Order: sequence, then C-alpha cells, then structure tokens
Amino acid sequence: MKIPFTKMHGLGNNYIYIDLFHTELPEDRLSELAVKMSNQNTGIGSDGMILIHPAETADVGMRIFNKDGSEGMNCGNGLRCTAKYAYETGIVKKSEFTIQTKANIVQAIVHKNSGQEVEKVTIDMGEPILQREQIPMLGEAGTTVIDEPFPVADTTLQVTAVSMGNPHVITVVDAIDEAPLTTLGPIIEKDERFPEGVNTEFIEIVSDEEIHFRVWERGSGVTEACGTGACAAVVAATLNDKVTKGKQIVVHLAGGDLMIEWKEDGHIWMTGGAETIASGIFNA
Ligand SMILES: N[C@@H](CCC[C@H](N)C(=O)O)C(=O)O
Repeated sequence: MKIPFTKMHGLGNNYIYIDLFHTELPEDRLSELAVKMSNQNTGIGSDGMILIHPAETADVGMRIFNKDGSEGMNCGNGLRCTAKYAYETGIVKKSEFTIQTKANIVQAIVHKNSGQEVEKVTIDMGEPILQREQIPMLGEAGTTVIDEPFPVADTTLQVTAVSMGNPHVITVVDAIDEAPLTTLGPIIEKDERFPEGVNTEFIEIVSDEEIHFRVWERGSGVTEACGTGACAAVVAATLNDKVTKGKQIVVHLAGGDLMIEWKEDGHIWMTGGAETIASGIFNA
C-alpha cells in the first residue's frame, strides 16, 4: 500500500498527517500504521499519526494515534497543524472553522502571513474537565484532584488532574530542569490510579503570567510540546493560585512557546505555531 503523507509539527511535537479527504486507509490497520510510520529507523519517525477526515458535524475531523499505536482523544498541537493543512489545501475556505476530535468540536482561527501561509493558529479548546471520575482517576467520585498527595516510587508528588478531552496530571516543581520526567513519567503513565493511562506534566512557575513546562506523553514518551498539556497546566496553575484566570499565560515548552488563556467564561484559548516539514509517499 502506498500512502501519501505530510509531516508537520507544532513546537516540535511532530506527527505524520494523512488526508482522508483524498486517501483511504483500512480501519483495522490504523494502529499498526501509526507504529510503523513513527519508527525512526524503519519508518518516517514521529510522535504518532494524525488522520484529517470529513466530519458530519464540523468542517473537518481529526483523529490522533500515539507512537505506540494507541488512539488519543485530543491533540492540541495536532489541531493547529490540522487547521493549517485544511486551510492551505483548500479543504476549508474560511479562516474560522470547526474541527471535530473524539473529545469534542473546537473552533479554529488561522493567522496568515502576506504569502497566505498559515503561521499561527488559535483554537478555542473548550472547557477543562475537573471531575475525578471523568479524568478518569480512581478515588471518591464527585471530587476534584487539586494539589493532592500522590505517592509514587520513593517520593510523594502534589498533583492536580485535568482532562482536556484527554487525561493530564500536573505537578509544580521548583526547577524544571530537575523535574523527574524520564524517571517518573513512564511509571505514572501506567499507574493503576489512572485506568486509561495519563499524560504527565511538570511545571515551574516563573511569574503570574509565565510558566515552564515539560511533558511525558501517554503513548509517546517525552515530546517537545503538548498543546492539551499546556492548557491543562494553565488550569492547574490557576487552581493552585499560581497564575490568574482571564490573563494570557506564556507557556515555555521544550520546543517553543504557547499563549494560553483560561477565559472567564470557562473556555481555554490556545495560540501557537504550526509548520509543515515534508510530504511524500509511505510504503506500508
Ligand atoms: N501531543 C498532544 C497530545 C497527544 C495525545 C496524548 N498523548 C494522549 O494519549 O492523550 C497534544 O499536543 O495535545
């Protein structure tokens, strides 16, 4: 099978994008294809695979598969790249449009340069989910998880759990470069208290409008950036009284910066870059 693809990234979080408006893929091979394409030695090399597809109730649809073949519900960096692709290829002809994910339908606004290329994208990511059982995280139903002790390995973290359609657990640390990302990230990802696994983020508060951020992603490991994670991190920082709701927060990720605002109406807005790396044919 020969599959046309485009490799794109948002702040270094890179995926292989397949345009299902013009290509067909068998549903029973999607997981296997994501693993194959993501392999750096025998594939293209990526954090996973994203499908851009026709949607019934939105202008365009998006599905995300992690590097290990598991399907995620949402992907912030993927949404910005999908918006850029859909606009630049003419799938959508307006600069404000909707994208459907497995989690929800979001609003995208593309920002172009003088050459009509999309440089940045703003997404209204909707409202965060804080109810424990909806994250999902084990424990007393109907409660939230804010600055809760979380014993793991030989330490106890203070964690806040947030779903952006996909699960995130956030810990505030004093120094981001010393965060136990690669030691605790893989353990927390598979911890039984998170029945569907979890994306693990560490943040350092710089000021009430600036934070540093690092992520261990469920299904992909360390990545340069995570859009849903950055939104969840701003929610966690707000709930822990570290930043102010209604203010634009600069999130410094390993691959660059995102501007995130948790607005007074409860919606989270994310603005950041989206870039095309290469296009080609994958021999599956
Ligand atoms: N990198 C993404 C999130 C991708 C999915 C995640 N690993 C999951 O399984 O929930 C982002 O930019 O949000």
